[in-house]
Amino acid sequence: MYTVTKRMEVSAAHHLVLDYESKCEHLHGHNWIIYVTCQAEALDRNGMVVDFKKIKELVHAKMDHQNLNDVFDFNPTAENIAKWICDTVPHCVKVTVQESEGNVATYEL
Ligand SMILES: Nc1nc2c(c(=O)[nH]1)N=C([C@H](O)[C@H](O)COP(=O)(O)OP(=O)(O)OP(=O)(O)O)CN2
Repeated sequence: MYTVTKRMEVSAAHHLVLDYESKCEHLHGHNWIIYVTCQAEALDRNGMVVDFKKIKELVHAKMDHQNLNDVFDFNPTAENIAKWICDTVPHCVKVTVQESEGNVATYEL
């Protein structure tokens, strides 16, 4: 089994829709640090699981310098973002989304 992991940073704004009072209901921004892990039993004809560049492009095209509430049809929590990335990137098996030093969410198959 081959495994690759791409680390990238995404700058974006969001607010959360919650059923309790929270400062996160107000528009704010993060420099998310995101790790995307992909696996394959066999490499493609270029000798890759997935091109690191393609992984970043897929995530950045949707999220970077965006208001995530405008581009997603779900509440943009770190958990939901991690799931969306895993569903979007080919061969993805695990995504870790770090909002800040102490706040990290992981989705994996
Ligand atoms: N499970 C989740 N909890 C929270 C999420 C999330 O995506 N998943 N997101 C937020 C907000 O985006 C908010 O920006 C973070 O709030 P908070 O935890 O208060 O973050 P701080 O960096 O201020 O944390 P401190 O430890 O208080 O410094 C909230 N929760």
